[in-house]
Amino acid sequence: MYESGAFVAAQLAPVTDEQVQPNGVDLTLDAVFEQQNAGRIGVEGKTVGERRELDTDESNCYTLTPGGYVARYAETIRVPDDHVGFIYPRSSLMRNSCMLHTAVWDAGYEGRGEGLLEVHHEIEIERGARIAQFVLADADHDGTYDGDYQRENIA
Ligand SMILES: O=c1ccn([C@H]2C[C@H](O)[C@@H](COP(=O)(O)OP(=O)(O)OP(=O)(O)O)O2)c(=O)[nH]1
Repeated sequence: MYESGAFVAAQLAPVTDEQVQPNGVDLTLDAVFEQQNAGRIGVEGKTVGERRELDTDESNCYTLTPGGYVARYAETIRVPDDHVGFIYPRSSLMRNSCMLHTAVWDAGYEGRGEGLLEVHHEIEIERGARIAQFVLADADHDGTYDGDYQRENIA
């Protein structure tokens, strides 16, 4: 069962009332990156390719041409025990021919995560705009997250 937006809001910060939705919480855009060289997914181990952070224009806006980008969310999330998290795109993003993809957000993970932003038609996105919705579902789990991305992007 998915938790309510109020429950999800209690697991992340900063959050405003405007972000809290009936079934989840909208996440905002902190930064956009373009990958520069190949990463590697091995049988053992992995590397993430180098990336370049894109600049905004004078009105704090990214203008993104079609392609794949990595978006970093502004909110720090902690996935509580007995839960698993997923991201959905904000529907207005999808209606503008763009998509945000999710991997599994494990119980015990804490950090400011990232997602693949797929742009199929040029779009302008302001830094700080709501782009995604984070949801939490009840879940059994074996242990808690202890991987390389634990506490990523936390100052
Ligand atoms: O769309 C997503 C999904 C997950 N995460 C965060 C939360 C999750 O708990 C963590 C690690 O994800 P995963 O376990 O899939 O990473 P991995 O590639 O298996 O690496 P590692 O084994 O080092 O964790 O990344 C994101 O930032 N974005």
